[in-house]
Amino acid sequence: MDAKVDPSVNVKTKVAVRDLNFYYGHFHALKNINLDIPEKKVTAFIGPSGCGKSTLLRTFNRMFELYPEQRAEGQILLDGQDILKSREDVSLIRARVGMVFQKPTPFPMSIYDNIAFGVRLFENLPRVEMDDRVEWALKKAALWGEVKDKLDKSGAGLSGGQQQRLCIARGIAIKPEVLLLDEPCSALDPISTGKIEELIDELKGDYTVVIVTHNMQQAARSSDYTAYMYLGDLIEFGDTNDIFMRPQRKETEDYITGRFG
Ligand SMILES: Nc1ncnc2c1ncn2[C@@H]1O[C@H](COP(=O)(O)OP(=O)(O)OP(=O)(O)O)[C@@H](O)[C@H]1O
Repeated sequence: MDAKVDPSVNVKTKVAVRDLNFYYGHFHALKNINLDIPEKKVTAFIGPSGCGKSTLLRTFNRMFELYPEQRAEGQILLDGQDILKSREDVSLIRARVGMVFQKPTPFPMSIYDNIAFGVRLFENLPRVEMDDRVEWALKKAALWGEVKDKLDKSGAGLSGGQQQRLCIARGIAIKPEVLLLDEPCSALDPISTGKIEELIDELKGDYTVVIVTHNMQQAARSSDYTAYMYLGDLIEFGDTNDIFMRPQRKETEDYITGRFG
């Protein structure tokens, strides 16, 4: 279905998905998706397990290309440029479209280097500026206070919630324009989840955030826009309040009121 941003509302589209189909071998996992992701807002993808939320998210930075049997057809326009057809080095696309995974995945190195490693791939900063960047990213990710005295210690020594905030800091340190979060809180306790949700709220002034979540309260709390998916189809997309309070489609209403299945 078509789910384009209402042009009467003053929001700019950051990522425009056009007639997107996605295949795992012969399996048709995304069916003709059309969707406009608004700039500097939080968009949530919700829907039952297996509906294609993560698949859709992973097309936004061509993560699927690591697997030869996976194939995307259609267009994904980042500021109007089709990233599926782009000849640009994929690592440059991933610098513009960063991703944080479900399970915290700190690199086996110090807290400092976890942040600096990605920055060094794209920028050649003098030490003082790199120190500033590391501090900036850790502050943005609400982790600085907890780690500032142990930046040389291993990232693996942090708690799960701290590790996930470290991964978010790593993601924002390279200053991407879009940040993709694939169920970033699923491995976290409620306190860490609360911190990540505060962080998402804080990030949206600067970044376009897209979050996949199983947790409908989280989608309702954290997002400005919500897309409901089912079996590879985009069923409904709109303002989060409308999706939760006044869904247009019966399937959406059944899902959000818990009548699904
Ligand atoms: N590597 C793969 N090979 C084959 N099929 C896959 C692969 N990954 C996902 N799929 C299938 O594609 C469909 C969409 O999966 P996807 O992981 O995108 O769903 P999801 O909505 O993110 O699910 P969940 O909420 O459980 O994470 C499912 O039917 C899934 O079984």
